Amino acid sequence: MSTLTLEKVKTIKTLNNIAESGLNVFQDGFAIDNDSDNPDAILVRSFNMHAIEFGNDLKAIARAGAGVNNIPLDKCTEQGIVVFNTPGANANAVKEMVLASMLAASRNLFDGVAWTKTLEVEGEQIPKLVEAGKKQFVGKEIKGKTLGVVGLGAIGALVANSALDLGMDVIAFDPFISVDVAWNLSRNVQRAMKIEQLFANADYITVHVPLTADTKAMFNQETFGIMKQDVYILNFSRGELVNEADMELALESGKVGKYITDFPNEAVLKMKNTIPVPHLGASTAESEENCAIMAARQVKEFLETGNIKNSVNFPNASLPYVGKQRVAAFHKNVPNMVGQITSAISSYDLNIADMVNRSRGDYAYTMIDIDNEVNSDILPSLENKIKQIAGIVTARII
Ligand SMILES: NC(=O)c1ccc[n+]([C@@H]2O[C@H](COP(=O)([O-])OP(=O)(O)OC[C@H]3O[C@@H](n4cnc5c(N)ncnc54)[C@H](O)[C@@H]3O)[C@@H](O)[C@H]2O)c1
Ligand SMILES: O=C(O)CC[C@@H](O)C(=O)O
Repeated sequence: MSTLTLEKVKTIKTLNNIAESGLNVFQDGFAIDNDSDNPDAILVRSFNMHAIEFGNDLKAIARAGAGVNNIPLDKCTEQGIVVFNTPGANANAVKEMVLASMLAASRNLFDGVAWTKTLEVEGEQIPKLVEAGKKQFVGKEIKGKTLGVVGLGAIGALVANSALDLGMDVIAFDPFISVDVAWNLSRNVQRAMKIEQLFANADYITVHVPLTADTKAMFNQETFGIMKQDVYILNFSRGELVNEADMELALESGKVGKYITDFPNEAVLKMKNTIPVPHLGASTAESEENCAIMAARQVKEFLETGNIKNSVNFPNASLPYVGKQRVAAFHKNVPNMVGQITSAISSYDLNIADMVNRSRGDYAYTMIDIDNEVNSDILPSLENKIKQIAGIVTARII
């Protein structure tokens, strides 16, 4: 059982390289300790956390990035651990990588450069060989071609708008598009009502969806069958979105002309016509800073005030923090939880100044600000009393 954390230095552990500017968010009252086996919060990028045991003090995990498939979300929710990500913070980096790869693949740039570097002649021989050999690498222009964008979130929407600027036609599919994205999307992006419509019409397809049970292997023999011959597929989302055995056959037959992927593995490296990129989509100084700072600020605010912004497993909830005592409780989303928490507070003759209660699926989060000056002697006993309520997952007094 955790104890009151008000006076305790809060420990932050990182499982991947996190930009210094993000770590600098943690100043007084925080310590970065990568050897800790019981931190208050973890900052992570792609490290696979599925086999990790969590310590009792762990309250938050922040993914400095978008995809959270490396984090056991259900286990975190059951243990009252908030998981954050950093929506949009690396979207521009990925957009630029998608455009760069699409252009480079279309112009056979990687093969051409690799071939040039193999030339072992000297002096005037080099330009001669270059002029004679360049016909092997004749490419095609993207202008006037159709790009299919699967997933119009932070990245997909940027890619769609930029592809229009490059003279492409764009068709996109996203059954869950957000209002914010819709406001920022060019009206010239055609909406596919079914993904099959996109697959049937695109010369290039780029995918920007999370890896979930629904999206796993969405590129497979059946969907390749709908696509145009020689389609180029760009995957900067997750390797598992593609059935690799089917991709190998599609590349062999020429149905897929090129597969550009940020997720190389042994199978991918054995396939023909792949462009394996070493997971560089978000690897820019700017993106790493954006993600680290956003992740760190979200964790810091949550540990200090209980406010939750950009969680992927708990509801977002905020109350202006005025420095008085705050009860923050995760609990089952069942009747009378708020009533029981407020009864526990009033049993100590304490008055309530403000409160918020938000639910998400089977769980909910309640923050209650206490109006009185509270004698610190009673805080452990109040915290324990709240923790005893059936349905409470975790509770803190901040
Ligand atoms: N290569 C990299 O370095 C890198 C960097 C950032 C993100 N990513 C990957 O890209 C993914 C997308 O990132 P984002 O920032 O755009 O996320 P996002 O959450 O902003 O957008 C995802 C979009 O996918 C849509 N979607 C979900 N299921 C769908 C489906 N079945 N069909 C069509 N659309 C669907 C959602 O409605 C949402 O609009 C991440 O989940 C992550 O896996 C990779
Ligand atoms: O941290 C990275 O470099 C990759 C991040 C990316 O895969 C993401 O999902 O945001």
